[in-house]
Amino acid sequence: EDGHELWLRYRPLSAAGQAGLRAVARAVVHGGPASPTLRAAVAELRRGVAALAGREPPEGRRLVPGALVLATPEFAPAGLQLRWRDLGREGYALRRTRLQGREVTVIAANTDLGLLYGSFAWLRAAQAGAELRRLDATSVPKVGLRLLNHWDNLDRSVERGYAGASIWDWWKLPDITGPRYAEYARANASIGINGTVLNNVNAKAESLTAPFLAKAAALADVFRPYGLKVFLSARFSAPVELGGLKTADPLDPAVRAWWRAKADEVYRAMPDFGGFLVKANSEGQPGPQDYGRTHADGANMLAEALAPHGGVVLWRAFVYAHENAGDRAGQAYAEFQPLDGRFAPNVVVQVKNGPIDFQPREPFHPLFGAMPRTPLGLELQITKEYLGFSTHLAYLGTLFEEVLRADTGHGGTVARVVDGRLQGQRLTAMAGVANIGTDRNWCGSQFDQANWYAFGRMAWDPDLSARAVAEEWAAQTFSARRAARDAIVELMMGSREAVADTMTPLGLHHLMGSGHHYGPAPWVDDLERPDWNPVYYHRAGRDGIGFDRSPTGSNTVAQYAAPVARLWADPRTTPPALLLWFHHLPWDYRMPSGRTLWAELVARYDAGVAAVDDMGRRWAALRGEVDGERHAEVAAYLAVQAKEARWWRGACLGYFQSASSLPLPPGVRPPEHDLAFYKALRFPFAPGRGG
Ligand SMILES: CO[C@H]1[C@H](O)[C@@H](O)[C@H](O)O[C@@H]1C(=O)O
Repeated sequence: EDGHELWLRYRPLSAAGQAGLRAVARAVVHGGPASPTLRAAVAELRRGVAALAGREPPEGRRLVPGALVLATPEFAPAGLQLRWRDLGREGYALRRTRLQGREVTVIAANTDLGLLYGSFAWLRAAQAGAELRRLDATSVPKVGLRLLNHWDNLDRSVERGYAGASIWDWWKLPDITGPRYAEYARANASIGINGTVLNNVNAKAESLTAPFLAKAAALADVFRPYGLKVFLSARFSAPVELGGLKTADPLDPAVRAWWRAKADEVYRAMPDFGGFLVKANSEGQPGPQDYGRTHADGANMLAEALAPHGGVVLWRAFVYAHENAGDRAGQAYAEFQPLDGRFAPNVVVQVKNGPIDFQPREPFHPLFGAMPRTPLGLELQITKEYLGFSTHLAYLGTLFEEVLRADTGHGGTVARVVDGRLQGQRLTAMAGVANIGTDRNWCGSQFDQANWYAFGRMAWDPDLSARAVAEEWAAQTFSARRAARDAIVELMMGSREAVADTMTPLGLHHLMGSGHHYGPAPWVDDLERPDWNPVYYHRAGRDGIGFDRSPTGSNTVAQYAAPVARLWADPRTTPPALLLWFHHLPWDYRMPSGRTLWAELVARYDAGVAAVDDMGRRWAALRGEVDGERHAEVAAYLAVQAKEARWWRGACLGYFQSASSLPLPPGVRPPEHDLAFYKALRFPFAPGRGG
């Protein structure tokens, strides 16, 4: 099979499945003349049915029995009863019904984009083995802006990218666009992603110059039929770097005028441009605080420039600075929460998942629920910077589900804050840092495709379960056979926990080597910034281990709503999975399991190794169910993961033993090597941050 097909493989169904599908897809009927978006929907249905059922349905205008009918209010076959208003701008209805005496399937939407989304949904249902003769479903996205964030540099390196070079071939753009961009847009449309930020948040001003805007516009032209809008990361100091101004002070009239003119220029190139994403006053990026102004001052200036064109500002809340030596985890809340209500209406504050930084496990961010008068977007990381890059298998659907379902204590879950329902926000956003590159398999490994997929599906509907999404993906990507699909899903469902246990169990975080963020380095204590050192985070010593964020420590726990803060302030009521994120505890602390903390920590590292070994065995058993090429590729990665899980265990147990001076609990297998071995490990395949 071709590695380019992602989950859109449309492998032939069983004979019975084919017969069933043919009967409900005898023709694709629409109103025409077709827009490019409607053309894409029709083409997708015909291509999908042709591949799945072995016969391509003709396209037509007549309502034949067994037709698939693409209906909009302008082309609604007589007799069709629908509450169009419920479908909004992007939603769709799939309905099997009798129209003019004929049994047909209606895919209905208010817009052609809704029809495209509905067509993909119908094809998904066909592959999931749904009862296509009894379809009656409506789906409307719960989140408005469903965005990929590419951390792609203009030299085609990708910050934290593990799938080859950037797919944006800036050199050849705008003249050469090639088929890959359309494939990319099609894949995004298939899971409901409707916007993409092309360039790294560590932005170069150059990306806003006329030549680059022309290149971005060429991509926007390719993406447009698929409903995918282009956004750009903007460098805050661009007025100085590009405009020759003395300052980028957001309250300076000349600076404001520069941004207004720049926005006008961007919209001349791309009339449907989405807006700017901004990383400001974070990790050395310029921002309004350089001029004594606030994040709101900075965001509102850009918002004012974009507003006449309908654009939005996505202003990131991922901020930390070394002056804040106390507790990095608390800085975003401290800077942003007091600004609630001060942002312009077309600003979304984009909050990273995890108060620290995309760790294998963190509590949800305390800003969710705490800024009721500000649209808060959720930023997830699809690329696995801290979860083993593309070499380790970790399905992130379960991580996404965990954060979305977390109860903020402000009257609803993170999902209800993000979809705007809890606090009545109309501007809503979810962003995923992309894991896409030039690798033949797009994402660096087969299973990393599932994380792109899961992000899109869960941004459309944050209430989808990780399991349901894994089932869809596995059926489309690997096998429709029930037993094989279930085995793959089981493997996926446990995989993120396995990685958390392998690297940072019990709420430990940021034990990865600095720079690469891949292998273990709990011993590092000599980097220029305290909060780049793993020792800053684990604080292991003879007295115990963990970061005390309770009232006896940094008290960052107080940033959470009272019901949550109360629970997490006390180690007895803190879930074991978050224990050492909030508490510094003695090694002989008694865990709910009855073990001491030390014994529990050892047990978790053992569990991590065992789980990874188990994944390897389960995958081996699927030989024959999956094509040989992909089976071998995944097996090779799992072997690397098994080796590295042992490295993690050995490095962490060895180091924590030296810090605690404790012997290993009885019966525990000692690490394979002494600490010096692990300290000397290099990770040659681990790219750094890129330029
Ligand atoms: C884009 O920079 C990244 C940086 O590479 C990464 O290590 C950290 O996760 O977060 C930064 C951010 O999110 O801004």
